[in-house]
Amino acid sequence: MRALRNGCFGQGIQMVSFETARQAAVALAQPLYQKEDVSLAHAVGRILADTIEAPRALPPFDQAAMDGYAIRLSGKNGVPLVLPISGRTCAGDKPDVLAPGTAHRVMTGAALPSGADTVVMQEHATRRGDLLQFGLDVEAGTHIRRVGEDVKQGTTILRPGRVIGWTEVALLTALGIATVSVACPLRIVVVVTGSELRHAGEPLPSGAIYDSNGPMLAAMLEAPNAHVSTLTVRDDLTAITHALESIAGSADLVIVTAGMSVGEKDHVREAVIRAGGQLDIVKVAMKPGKPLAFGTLGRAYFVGLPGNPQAAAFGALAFVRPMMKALLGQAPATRVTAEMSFTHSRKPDRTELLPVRLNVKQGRLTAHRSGPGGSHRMMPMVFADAVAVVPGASMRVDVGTRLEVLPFDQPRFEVN
Ligand SMILES: Nc1nc2c(c(=O)[nH]1)N[C@H]1C(S)=C(S)[C@@H](COP(=O)(O)OP(=O)(O)OC[C@H]3O[C@@H](n4cnc5c(N)ncnc54)[C@H](O)[C@@H]3O)O[C@H]1N2
Ligand code: MOO
Repeated sequence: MRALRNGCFGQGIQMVSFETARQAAVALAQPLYQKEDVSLAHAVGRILADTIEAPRALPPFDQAAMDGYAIRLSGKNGVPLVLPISGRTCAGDKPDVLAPGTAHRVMTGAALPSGADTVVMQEHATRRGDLLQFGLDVEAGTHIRRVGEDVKQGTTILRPGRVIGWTEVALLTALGIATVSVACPLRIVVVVTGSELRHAGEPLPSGAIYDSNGPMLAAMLEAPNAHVSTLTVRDDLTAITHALESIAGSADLVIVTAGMSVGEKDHVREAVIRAGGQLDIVKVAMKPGKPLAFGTLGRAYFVGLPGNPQAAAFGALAFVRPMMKALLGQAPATRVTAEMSFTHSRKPDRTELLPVRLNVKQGRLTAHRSGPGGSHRMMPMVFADAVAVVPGASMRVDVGTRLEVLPFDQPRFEVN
């Protein structure tokens, strides 16, 4: 897509569809492929950078799966057995040998004595001194965990892009892996613009408001794979330009909030160009969030989010989140759909993003409208946990209409 340069922001600037803009944003964001080694203890939530092959098998040796007695049953099927007890192996003991014609005491996790082919649970045998008696129903080959039946040595167990959670920690440590190579965290800088803004806790002059977009975006985007820092700048072209120049070299992703529209104090797009950046898209057919722009700023990627809180939040969910995944080398998130539980009439227009509350009703993921419209409102977001994407061409939403939803927190399982 052709990048826009200085002087392209006047009337009639091309507005692209929400879908086109989403695809362009993900296509723009190329994986950074920067990796570092971390100990597994610090790897939770990080993204695997390399393929991992099993350095050993799991289980690592044939094991008893029950507390009981290891015996050799082959050749003696159906015959009640009375055997002398000849030895004992506990979990952690060196593997032993089954003396022919005997039963060998084993504990769960113990190496199966060589020569044994069956473990009998102790509840299914009667011990009389050093003799053991079994019933007729002892089944050959039971209660043994075979070497490699869970993981074969040398097989690929995890691939790049996988997020390390507790299941991965369990698997990797079981294989003796203590250090993994993971994607370096993204360096995100949120530049909050607006001369009206004060920080929470400061006195508030009349006409001023507290900055909520900066803390909101930091809270939304900060993660094991993304470190967010925030910078506040007044509505001044030179100040914004200098701020962008100063961070361009040390950030992977620069996000600016407010100053994106056409007012006299909206300088961000001009500042990006002055700071040596390029804008691929400067207007998206979406509501809220029309004056959303993205492109590059030196080696960093740039996203400009409109100032209204819902526009900033939903723009981040729809554009920044997928771009972050792409930069980290992850596959796009599975698209989630839900059934709407409300009606909403509209004339075909921009794609509309509606805050919704999700729940599972009679086994189906259902979305309830949260609050009245208005991209300045906070309360609809607080009572929501996703936004529903109403396509630009739709006339209306009916009860039962299935739409894509962008969950505030992405589930690990599929909910299509
Ligand atoms: N003539 C037109 N006016 C506007 C248009 C338009 O197309 N033509 N678009 C409207 C839309 S849609 C939006 S969204 C806003 C976007 O405006 P900006 O990105 O330029 O942002 P501002 O005007 O600076 O601020 C908008 C609104 O948000 C408040 N704000 C800003 N920053 C923060 C923050 N960090 N925390 C909380 N609230 C913030 C700001 O005070 C304003 O109330 O433009 C419309 N106008
Ligand atoms: O993008 Mo604006 O948020 O419609 O107000």
